[in-house]
Amino acid sequence: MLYYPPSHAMAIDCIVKSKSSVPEMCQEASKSLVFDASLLQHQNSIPAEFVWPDHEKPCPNPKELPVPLVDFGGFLSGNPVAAAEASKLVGEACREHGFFLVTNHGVDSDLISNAHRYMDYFFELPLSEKQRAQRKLGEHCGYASSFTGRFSSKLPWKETLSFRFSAEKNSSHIVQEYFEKTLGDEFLPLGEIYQEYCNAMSKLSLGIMELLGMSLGISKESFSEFFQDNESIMRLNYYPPCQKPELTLGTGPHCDPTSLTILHQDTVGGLEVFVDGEWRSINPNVTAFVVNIGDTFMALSNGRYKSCLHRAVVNNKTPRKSLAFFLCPKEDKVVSPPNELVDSNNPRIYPDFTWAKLLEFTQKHYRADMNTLQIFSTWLQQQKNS
Ligand SMILES: C=C1C[C@]23C[C@H]1CC[C@H]2[C@]1(C)CCC[C@@](C)(C(=O)O)[C@H]1[C@@H]3C(=O)O
Ligand SMILES: O=C(O)CCC(=O)C(=O)O
Ligand SMILES: [Fe+2]
Repeated sequence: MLYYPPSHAMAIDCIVKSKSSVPEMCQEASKSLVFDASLLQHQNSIPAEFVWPDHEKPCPNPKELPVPLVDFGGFLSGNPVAAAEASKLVGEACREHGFFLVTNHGVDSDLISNAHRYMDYFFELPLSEKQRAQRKLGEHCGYASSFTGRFSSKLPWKETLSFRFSAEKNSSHIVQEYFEKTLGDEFLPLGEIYQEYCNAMSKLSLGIMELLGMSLGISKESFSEFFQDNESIMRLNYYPPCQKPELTLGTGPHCDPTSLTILHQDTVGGLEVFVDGEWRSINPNVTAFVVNIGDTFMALSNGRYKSCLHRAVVNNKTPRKSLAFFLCPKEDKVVSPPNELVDSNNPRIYPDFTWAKLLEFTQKHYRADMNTLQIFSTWLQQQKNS
């Protein structure tokens, strides 16, 4: 039985009372507010919906977090000593704060720079053009600008474009088809680049899953096979400059509900991780990917590794971009830890669930934060009991 401190009980109570939604996720959110950064960023005042509470506002000059640098080259070349060393580093990072950098990753640098270049092209289009890919309520794919119409307060100062990736052989063009179908033939070059980028991310994810398996003392195939046919989410984050960056957040504090995040940030900086009671910055390193585990992997590891709290701050000078590949299992796969990670000293912490159900929870019932998995576990139980 999971224990919930009173605050969680209240959140659960909200879910039960309002039959499915919690205060933050409300259908009656102000639809009139349109986030057109090209207009908003020149206004003197920031609409109240974008101003975060004092205890969540950005801190001036956060200290840098020295994140372990995992050299992936030796592992890729099949060197068992290098693989063991990389696995040890990954394990240490995941036991501490869940973030590490991966270098010598084998992903073509031209592919990465093209992926960034095409982000500039897309997000600099007129809002009406971008809204042709408008995310529908309850859907995780599409274009979203600060989630107006989805949340009623603490709106993130960002625009996003999210789309599906599938590692299944019969879905090898799913990304290209999305761009062509949603935005038109002239967007085929973007579709090709992001298809290639997601293929590379999927391959890198499976290698990292081998290192994670080794670091937990189970077979290196255990997790990589689980994600072989992954149905993942690719998200392009675009953070326009904000005239009052001390009042807003690009992405609020959260743990990723997904399994593994492979993030490439540009040279601007703004990613922060909450470690030992304070926000610490992860400084840009364009030759490396920033990797962190999410809630679904925390459940898969039976809580051995923690999904970590992080956020993104904005600035008043230049747009910031990040490409986030969210590794997710095939939607109907049951998320359940390997037997080796469950024993009398390590009883089960989370119930079995499917990623489809957790995704539905974050898209229709609950704004992902630092408590998502706990609240989801109770919501799931209540669904089963009703
Ligand atoms: C499954 C997902 C939901 C979010 C995108 C992916 C993984 C991260 C999640 C998110 C970024 C966590 C913070 C809140 C959120 C609403 C956001 O700011 O975008 C989350 C994404 C989402 O629900 O769209
Ligand atoms: O843009 C960033 O640096 C972080 C974004 C993030 O955490 C997310 O999209 O889940
Ligand atoms: Fe995140």
